[in-house]
Amino acid sequence: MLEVQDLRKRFGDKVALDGVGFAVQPGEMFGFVGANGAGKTTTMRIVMGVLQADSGEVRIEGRALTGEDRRRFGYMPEERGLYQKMNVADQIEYFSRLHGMSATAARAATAELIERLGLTERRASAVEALSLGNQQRVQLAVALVHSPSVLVLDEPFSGLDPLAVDALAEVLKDRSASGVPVIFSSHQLDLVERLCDSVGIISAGRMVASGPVDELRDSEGRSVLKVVVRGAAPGWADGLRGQVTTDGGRDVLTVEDGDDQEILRTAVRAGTVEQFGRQRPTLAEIFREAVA
Ligand SMILES: Nc1ncnc2c1ncn2[C@@H]1O[C@H](COP(=O)(O)OP(=O)(O)OP(=O)(O)O)[C@@H](O)[C@H]1O
Repeated sequence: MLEVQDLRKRFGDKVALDGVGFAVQPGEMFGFVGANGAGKTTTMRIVMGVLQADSGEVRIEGRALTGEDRRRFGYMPEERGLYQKMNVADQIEYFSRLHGMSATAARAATAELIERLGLTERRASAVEALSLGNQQRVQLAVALVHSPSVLVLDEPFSGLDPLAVDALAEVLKDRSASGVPVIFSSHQLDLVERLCDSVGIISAGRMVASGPVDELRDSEGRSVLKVVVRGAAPGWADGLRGQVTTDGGRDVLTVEDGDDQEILRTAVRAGTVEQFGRQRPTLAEIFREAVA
């Protein structure tokens, strides 16, 4: 398990991190979300040892992280760094050799990632000749090629087209299923909701919510009742404490609390009920509430 404990960091007067903590289990995919400037990159840099925390600790398997541990991590930094003139295959292979892989293993791992990340046709191109999205794929291959023990990825999905997003999501799911803790930051909350087991929401350097995505979405008082009614007379829902909007000639009533069965009876009397059920909030809704 990778544990981030009570990290604090200032830059001059600016408090960037004010007690950030979370844990990522082996085999767990952890989505790190927060507004611009919230502290995600700073946290990940501290995890990777690129920055020193003022206080707090990063632990693995119950002990403080060492440089040796970090060398086995895979990291995609915010400031991307590739050799512009080197071709794609040579580049990925070069980084895998830096991580101590044999030439044969490096070649095999490079070939696999080139194929999985959709770079086959560009394998002989220099990085500088690639589109930004393809450069990003190479950067990801470099972070993944040495079969890291932990993955720390700063906005790995930004700038990727939907096919590349799917390809990367599959690779990350495979790595996580093989027992690797995966942390990635993203502003694409639908993607985080779909992919991650757990999330941490950071706001102004503090964790404002964290835990399994399902638990956050299921927690009490968070679901809303949604009723879609066709052909109801205006004002039919006036006695219910909810909001009515119209969508394609139907009334859509959302109610946060109330007697579900009573609401259903009222809706049935008013018109044709096309939909009735409780809806869990999306991660995007939880995020907005948490950082408000
Ligand atoms: N080297 C630095 N010197 C001064 N301030 C810094 C430095 N690095 C980060 N900060 C400040 O610390 C805060 C957290 O920044 P950080 O880059 O960690 O946010 P983030 O959540 O990654 O944002 P984004 O989503 O925009 O990438 C910001 O206010 C930022 O301006």
